[in-house]
Amino acid sequence: MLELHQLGYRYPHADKAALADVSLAVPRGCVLGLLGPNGAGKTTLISHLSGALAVQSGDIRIDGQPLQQVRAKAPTRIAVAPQDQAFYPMLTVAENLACFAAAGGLSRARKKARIDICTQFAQLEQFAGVRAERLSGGLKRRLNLAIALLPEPELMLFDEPTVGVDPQSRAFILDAIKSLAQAGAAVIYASHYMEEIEAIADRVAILDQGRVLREGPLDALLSQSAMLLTLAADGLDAQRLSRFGTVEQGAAHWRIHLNAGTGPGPVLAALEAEGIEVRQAEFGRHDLEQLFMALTHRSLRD
Ligand SMILES: Nc1ncnc2c1ncn2[C@@H]1O[C@H](COP(=O)(O)OP(=O)(O)OP(=O)(O)O)[C@@H](O)[C@H]1O
Repeated sequence: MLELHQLGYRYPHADKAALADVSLAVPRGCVLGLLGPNGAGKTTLISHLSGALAVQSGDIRIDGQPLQQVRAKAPTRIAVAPQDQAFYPMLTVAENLACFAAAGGLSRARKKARIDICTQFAQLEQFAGVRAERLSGGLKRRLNLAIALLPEPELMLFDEPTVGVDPQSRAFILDAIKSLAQAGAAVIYASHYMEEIEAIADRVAILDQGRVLREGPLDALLSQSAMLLTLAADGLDAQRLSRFGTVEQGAAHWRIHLNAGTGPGPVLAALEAEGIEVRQAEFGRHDLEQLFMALTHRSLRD
């Protein structure tokens, strides 16, 4: 179990904190989707876990032990598959794996077994003799994944591992990561792609401007979120609608994030009584992107 308690971080000379009071728990067998727009603090958080940044305030523990102690005793319990390539471009796939397995201090017998398993896992068998620099974007990410998995880590961190990857490799990478958690690892998966988080995560943390805005199982987050009523009609305006909730104007429709306890019926009845003819109405709970927008008043892709 990984636990972060009130983690805070400010880069030197920065005027605001990159992380503030971040508390999260990730049990084994769980994928925590870390969702946030550019600059939210995802990489800063992952850099703490990978050991690239030292803790300034707060606490990080693995199975109750401080992270620094765990890293000092057994650095290979935690692995990071970064956004950028993390291998030697001039070496082949097989040479890279051999090189990283040796650097990780695996015994000779274990080394061979792990290289075979990780090559198969990332489906890189047919590329074993290919120089890494010649691989496609998707295959490079798969090599990153295979290297990260060599020491059989218990905590895996993925920082946007599918950026610039073709759809087939993207689906493969997501399935592979899910299966790691099913095999008992704790996984943190940072992304600003909502569809990926929905596909892969058991729990979701929405991070914005260094703070966790919501955290919990995806279904629970969505079921606690507000109801959204989308309306198309002539004669609508923000003032008329704002008594029902928070209002946004789209190109052809109005969206109302309804106040707690307000359903669509009273809104439609009130508008009808005021002589407004509603052409179209849609009603439902927020999806993850809408929840994010309601919380932050920003799009994930801003
Ligand atoms: N080396 C640095 N020095 C100063 N400020 C930094 C540094 N690295 C990041 N920041 C700032 O810290 C905040 C969090 O950045 P971070 O890179 O962790 O966000 P992110 O969610 O990973 O974004 P992205 O999706 O763009 O990678 C941002 O305001 C960013 O400008």
